Amino acid sequence: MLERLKSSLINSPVIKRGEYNYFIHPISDGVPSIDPHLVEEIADYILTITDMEKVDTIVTVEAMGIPVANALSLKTGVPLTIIRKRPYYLEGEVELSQNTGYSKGVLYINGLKKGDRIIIVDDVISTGGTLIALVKALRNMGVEVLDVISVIGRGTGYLQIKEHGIEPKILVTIEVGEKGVEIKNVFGDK
Ligand SMILES: O=P(O)(O)OC[C@H]1O[C@H](OP(=O)(O)OP(=O)(O)O)[C@H](O)[C@@H]1O
Ligand SMILES: Nc1nc2[nH]cnc2c(=O)[nH]1
Repeated sequence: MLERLKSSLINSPVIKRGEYNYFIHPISDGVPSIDPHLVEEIADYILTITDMEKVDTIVTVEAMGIPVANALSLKTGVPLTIIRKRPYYLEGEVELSQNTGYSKGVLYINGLKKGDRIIIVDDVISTGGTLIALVKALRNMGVEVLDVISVIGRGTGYLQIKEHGIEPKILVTIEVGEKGVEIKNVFGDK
């Protein structure tokens, strides 16, 4: 299960971004290139653990949630909305702050409204900062978040996300050290 994802993660290089050990992987960085079979393996697996029947929109965050979220959209016919890092000044646009372990920024929500039922799909959850802020903003808008899925979870920092009533589905959980990536858990394994 998720064999391509696991083996590619184990082979990921790690660089320093300040004090942060940042792993580099096709799904989370787009480099050196994204194997479509890897994306398909991930999308097919997500479809086995997610009820898409009630989902109006798949929501992802620019940039690297897009490949997997787009594959899900193509496979299901459910539209995709991308939370962007720049404003469009459209009516109803909602702005939120993004804080990750190595960056700060602003995200902009467009295309969603009260009553929409959505799932969030992202590539990595690390501190949980991005997803906590996003889920709060969506709930304030009256958007119903049915599921939160991240392909990769790193460390344990994101576990505080549960205090916000969010139970993310993390496909593969890893630890990232200076020397490399270690797999800690795979969704569905005991
Ligand atoms: O749990 P957190 O600490 O918030 O980190 C997770 C976020 O970090 C990455 O985004 P990033 O802003 O690096 O953008 P990218 O997708 O453009 O690489 C990733 O796509 C998540 O959105
Ligand atoms: N590629 C990549 N994306 C991240 N998003 C949050 N942490 C990381 C990381 O270590 N590597």
